[in-house]
Amino acid sequence: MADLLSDTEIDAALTGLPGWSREGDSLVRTIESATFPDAIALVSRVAEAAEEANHHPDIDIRWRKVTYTLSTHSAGGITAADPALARRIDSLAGE
Ligand SMILES: C[C@H](O)[C@H](O)[C@H]1CNC2=NC(N)=NC(=O)C2=N1
Repeated sequence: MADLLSDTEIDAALTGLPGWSREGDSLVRTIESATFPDAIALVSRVAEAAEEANHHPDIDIRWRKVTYTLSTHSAGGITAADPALARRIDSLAGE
């Protein structure tokens, strides 16, 4: 099982993830796209990356705003896989 990150490690990871915040045992970011199809296209790119990483976000889609919630379910919290996927999502979002 993957090792949980410490609070210090999570805070350090978040310094490089300006759009993300910690909510309990998850990292969370809401990304607003120009149009609904643009939002869904990003979700699709994230789905491919998640499948490739075998690490999958919870995704809440509300018109142009999509909230990605990252946590490692098998570990019961935040592991290195979570900030890694967050960075990947930021890249796919064009940042
Ligand atoms: C069997 C498969 O490898 C596991 O269920 C993977 C799939 N994707 C996952 N995604 C997330 N976010 N957490 C997990 O623990 C996880 N486990």
